[in-house]
Amino acid sequence: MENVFDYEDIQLIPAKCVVNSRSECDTTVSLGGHKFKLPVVPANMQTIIDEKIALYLAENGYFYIMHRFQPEERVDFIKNMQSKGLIASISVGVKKEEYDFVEQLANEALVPEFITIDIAHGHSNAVIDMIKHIKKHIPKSFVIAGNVGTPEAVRELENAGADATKVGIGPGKVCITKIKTGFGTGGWQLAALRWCAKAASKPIIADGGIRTHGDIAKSVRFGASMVMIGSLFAGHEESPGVTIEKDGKRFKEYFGSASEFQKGEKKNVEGKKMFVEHKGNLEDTLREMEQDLQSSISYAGGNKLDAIRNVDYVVVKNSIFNGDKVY
Ligand SMILES: NC(=O)C1=CN([C@@H]2O[C@H](COP(=O)(O)OP(=O)(O)OC[C@H]3O[C@@H](n4cnc5c(N)ncnc54)[C@H](OP(=O)(O)O)[C@@H]3O)[C@@H](O)[C@H]2O)C=CC1
Ligand SMILES: Nc1nc2c(ncn2[C@@H]2O[C@H](COP(=O)(O)O)[C@@H](O)[C@H]2O)c(=O)[nH]1
Repeated sequence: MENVFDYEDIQLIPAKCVVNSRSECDTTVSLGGHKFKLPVVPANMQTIIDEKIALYLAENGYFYIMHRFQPEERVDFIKNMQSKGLIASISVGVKKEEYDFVEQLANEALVPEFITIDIAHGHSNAVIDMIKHIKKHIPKSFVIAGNVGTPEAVRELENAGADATKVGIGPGKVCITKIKTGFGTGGWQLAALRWCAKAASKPIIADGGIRTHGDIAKSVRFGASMVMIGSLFAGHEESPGVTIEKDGKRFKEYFGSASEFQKGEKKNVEGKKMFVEHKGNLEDTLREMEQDLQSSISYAGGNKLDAIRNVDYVVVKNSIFNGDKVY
């Protein structure tokens, strides 16, 4: 694999501005026949999203994916969201009981608009079989399958029936897969995204490694239809999880879905826990993300998100921050 790079190695090159105000720039995106305010989705992790946040996001026009770590609550969750006229977007795993769950949904005529298969190593028969199972029993649900890190995997999951694939193995902030296994897209996630996007015939969701709002624009440039983000959404007032105070500052926990804290046991641990500084309200972060992305679109010389997809770029190899810390 040549020309490997990551988010901090790239700068997008500005094109002539065609708007008089950044507020004219439209950040909306379509996925699965639905339109969303931003090409951004908070990670389907237990310290990032809960029912309350899912409701807030859906009511306000943002895409969301509910996590799968309270499996017994999913049926009520779907019913509750759909009774309010909102989309139901859930996650599933690949174990035997998840096959039964999909059949239960079909038997009760419950059709979540989005189902995400949330597995560490998505290029597997386990995921291919689950895609086929969902498509057999609930063909109208839009299936997002992952996670993967190669074009071969994207093609295989698409061929199995996935409507979108999620790219990113190991670039996450609380991920230790790269350290514990030696594998993944950590350190070259953006190049992996480009590699996968070139092979894709359906939408790609970039997952993990986003550290600044500019990384969202870079993901779009390199082929993402949607960007999944954990750490930037962790630590909000609304975020699930424990809050602690240290030296007069408030911090909130953010832990990996494959961490000991999530699993309740020390087996196949590939995630860790950290505390992130309290960030205030989610609404403010979402607004800032939208404004920053509007600015990105203006620098791309357009007034719609697609303008970013064609801009030129340079590889600057780790130099864009000049030692500065952005967040
Ligand atoms: N995006 C990323 O880089 C990563 C994300 N995660 C997140 O952690 C959570 C747990 O993931 P996961 O462990 O897959 O889910 P599960 O614990 O639900 O495991 C799913 C099934 O896949 C098997 N499995 C897991 N990893 C592998 C592997 N490398 N090779 C073969 N079989 C495997 C498991 O068996 P067994 O446990 O017996 O092997 C189990 O039967 C998910 O939310 C996932 O998104 C985890 C790691 C990396
Ligand atoms: N290797 C692991 N990856 C994990 C784990 N839990 C979640 N994740 C992935 O990270 C992203 C979020 O990344 P961020 O850089 O935005 O914080 C998330 O969507 C998952 O794909 C884990 O325990 N191990």
